[in-house]
Amino acid sequence: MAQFEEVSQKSAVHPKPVGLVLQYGTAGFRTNSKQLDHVMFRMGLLATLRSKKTKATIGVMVTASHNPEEDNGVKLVDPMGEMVTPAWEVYATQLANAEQEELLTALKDVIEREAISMAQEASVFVGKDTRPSSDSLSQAVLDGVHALGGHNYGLVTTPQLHYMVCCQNTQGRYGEATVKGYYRKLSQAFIQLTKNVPNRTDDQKALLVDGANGIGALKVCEMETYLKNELQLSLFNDGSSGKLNHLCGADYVKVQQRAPKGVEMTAGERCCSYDGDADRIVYYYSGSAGRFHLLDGDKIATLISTYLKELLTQAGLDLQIAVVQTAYANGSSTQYLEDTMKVIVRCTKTGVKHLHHAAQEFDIGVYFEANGHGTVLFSKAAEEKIQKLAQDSNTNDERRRAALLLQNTVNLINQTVGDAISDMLLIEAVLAIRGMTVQQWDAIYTDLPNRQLKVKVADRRVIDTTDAERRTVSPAGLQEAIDSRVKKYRRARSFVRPSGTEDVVRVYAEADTQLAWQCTASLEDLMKNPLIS
Ligand SMILES: CC(=O)N[C@H]1[C@@H](OP(=O)(O)O)O[C@H](CO)[C@@H](O)[C@@H]1O
Ligand SMILES: [Mg+2]
Repeated sequence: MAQFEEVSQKSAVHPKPVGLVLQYGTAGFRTNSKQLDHVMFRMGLLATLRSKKTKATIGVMVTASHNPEEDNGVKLVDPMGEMVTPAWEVYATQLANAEQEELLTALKDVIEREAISMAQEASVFVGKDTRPSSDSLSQAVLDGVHALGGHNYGLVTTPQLHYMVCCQNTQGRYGEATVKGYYRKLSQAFIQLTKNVPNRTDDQKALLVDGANGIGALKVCEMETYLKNELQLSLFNDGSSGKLNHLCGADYVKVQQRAPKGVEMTAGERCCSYDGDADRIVYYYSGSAGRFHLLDGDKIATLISTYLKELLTQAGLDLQIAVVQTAYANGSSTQYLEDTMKVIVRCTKTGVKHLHHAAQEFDIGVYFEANGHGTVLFSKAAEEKIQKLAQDSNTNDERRRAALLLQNTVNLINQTVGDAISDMLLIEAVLAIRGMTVQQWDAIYTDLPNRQLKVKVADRRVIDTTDAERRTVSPAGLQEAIDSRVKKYRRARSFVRPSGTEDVVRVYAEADTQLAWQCTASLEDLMKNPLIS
């Protein structure tokens, strides 16, 4: 077939380095950008097949999120804006690792196994972040998609791409499949939510944003006019001079537990940081004596779920709400959610796809990774109940008001994936509606001191985990060794797991005093033990 000849010819322009093996990990392929040209081309091919198979638009995002500027990556987005289904992750790995002469066979194998009709039209949306390598790599994706109906969106945040894929596949029911449509939908919802808040001062409207020198900075600037001064942003690390994610951005702030470089914050001011592709956000402020206070994904989940629960009560709607976390969630947050808020809490493996999936099981599923990646999912039934009540003129004012707030909240949230811009607007709206300062939000519960480290080991794959990654099952004896170290500290909890995005083992520990530092250090030592290396 002519199509396959074209694949052959074009793949020669994007040759695979012999013997290079890469894995579709937690968030797609991710490594140094120099190793990715052939992977991009092949993901263009695979996205085209996935589109033919699902008869829907598929997304491809070129980004390495919070990783260093020299890295890059690629991930596929399924029709409803969610991460690609696991079976196709396997195909992705097979295609990426097929040697040059095996590529056609690998491709035909997918076509056969999935019974794909090659006559079916395909549509692929391609997006990229601001990394220097993203230009040529997204071009390689487009070469793979070639004449099969690809649409190149150019520079977009990861969540904007997910959003537009979902809009396209719902024939516009989720919104208009353009960046402008995204700005309009979110800003209208934000303005509706905040317009009746009494006495909102300029201080309450002001927010400092660290754009991580990435795509989020560009896009939030574009959006500002739509917000009509209802939010006054001061943007730092806007990409005009600094390096992407370097000493700034959500991951740096969360892991280092300190303010990013380049943000001029004064005591008590509300600040937030995006990551390199703007699908994560964390908040922070500088307290008395310059002490740094971090409000991470756990604090965000708590704020949002408290707000939603209160509205559900006011609206008299009987909808089940749950919060989904990972092992990295601070023990204090879990305790607060379960014991004080009395909401259901679930723990899943690391990686948004796991949290997203678990959140889908509830009427309202709030999911956040501690690092600030998360969103809220509303079931179809929940959305319908909210809508019906908001339109019911026979109901009393309090119920109606709560239902209208819920309705606009649904519109403000990007349900396809965690979204720094959408989450920021939601948090700002919630703080305004509840008349809360960032300090009051912070005081909801107190984090247990905690620490996260990366340790390089010979082969991280020797570590196998269970119980949502909270315990290790191999190598034999490792969990016992961890337990014996952890029991020396009060309220301590600790675990190790192989990263799905980097060649490291991650070590986490928390304890009710700063001894969490000692505990992580002792586990770091353990990783250098013959058990692992
Ligand atoms: C502890 C941590 O922050 N892990 C991150 C990181 O995964 P690892 O599998 O830990 O490398 O990258 C993922 C993708 O961005 C993100 O979903 C996840 O939360
Ligand atoms: Mg990211």
